[in-house]
Amino acid sequence: MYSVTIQMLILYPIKEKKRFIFETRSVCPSPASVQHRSCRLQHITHVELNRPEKRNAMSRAFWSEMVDCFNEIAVDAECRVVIFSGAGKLFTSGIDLMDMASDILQPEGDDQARVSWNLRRVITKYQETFSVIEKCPKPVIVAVHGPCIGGGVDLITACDIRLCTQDAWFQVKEVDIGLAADVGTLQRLPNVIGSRSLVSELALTARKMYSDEAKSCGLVSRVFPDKEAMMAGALEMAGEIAARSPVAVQGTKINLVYSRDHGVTEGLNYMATWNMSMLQTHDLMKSAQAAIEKKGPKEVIFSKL
Ligand SMILES: CCC/C=C/C=C/C(=O)SCCNC(=O)CCNC(=O)[C@H](O)C(C)(C)COP(=O)(O)OP(=O)(O)OC[C@H]1O[C@@H](n2cnc3c(N)ncnc32)[C@H](O)[C@@H]1OP(=O)(O)O
Repeated sequence: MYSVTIQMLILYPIKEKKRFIFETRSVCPSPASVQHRSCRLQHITHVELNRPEKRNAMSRAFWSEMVDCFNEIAVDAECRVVIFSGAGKLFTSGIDLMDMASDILQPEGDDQARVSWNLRRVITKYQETFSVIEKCPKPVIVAVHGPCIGGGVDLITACDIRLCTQDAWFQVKEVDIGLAADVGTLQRLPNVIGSRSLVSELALTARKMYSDEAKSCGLVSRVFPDKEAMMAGALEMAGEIAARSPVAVQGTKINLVYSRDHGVTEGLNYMATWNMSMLQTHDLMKSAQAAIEKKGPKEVIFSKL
């Protein structure tokens, strides 16, 4: 059983009705914790947490497989957008509490300095598991159903677009297990929801935040009645993104992430340097021509990137 899978989606239009068939492949040796599936026609890749029997708890394998998975997606010219979701009853229960005991509570080293150094290496490695999502130039839409606990919040705050179901809830649970969240939540959540007071409240009390509040504070942009509706909504949104110029889409993600971490002047400077190359793409002329001819982006064919 893979615990993360990557899939490329194959879209067959069957009489008016769209039917989606997924081709599954794994980037990691079995057992893997992430699997992805992709669609050559649609350029949509689906990454799924695939350890439902353990509520998609983030096992030791997960922390490295995510890095392999997103590094592969980053250079896959067929992929233009990613949908990330969880298999089974809920999105994720966070770090695997069993694995944590051996990895974090018993770090190796002959003295305190070496123990600390090794622990620092483990924390940095864990941080990279979610930073790869942000470093990947393809936009990532995350679709959350049910609980999203601890490491799950670290994960979703590194994604570009967050959707959830009505029954979703979010919990920055780290203080409950005796640690300050150290793999992204404290750094990214304040940028996502704006209110530092609310971030502090959530991180210091570990209270659950339900979908209605998640929507009103901006953690998610859309709430769907159930998982089926959410996945359909995510696919539709992904289709809209994938239909547009990959030069424009990837440049937009990269510059949004850069500007979040820099001032307006630096951001504009970076943008000018970026676009002095990217404005020379054929995609610009093709898109402009299509707009003049009143054609939609889906009628334009862009080359791979
Ligand atoms: C450097 C470190 C950086 C990372 C830090 C991250 C920190 C965190 O993520 S803190 C959060 C830790 N997670 C939790 O405290 C959640 C624990 N789980 C639950 O509260 C419940 O399982 C949950 C509400 C998610 C679901 O409840 P449900 O009744 O649906 O399922 P269960 O019967 O409880 O569980 C089914 C089997 O899954 C195993 N399991 C669930 N969560 C975890 C987990 N986090 N780690 C390991 N295993 C987990 C559970 O033991 C059951 O297994 P089995 O008994 O073998 O069937």
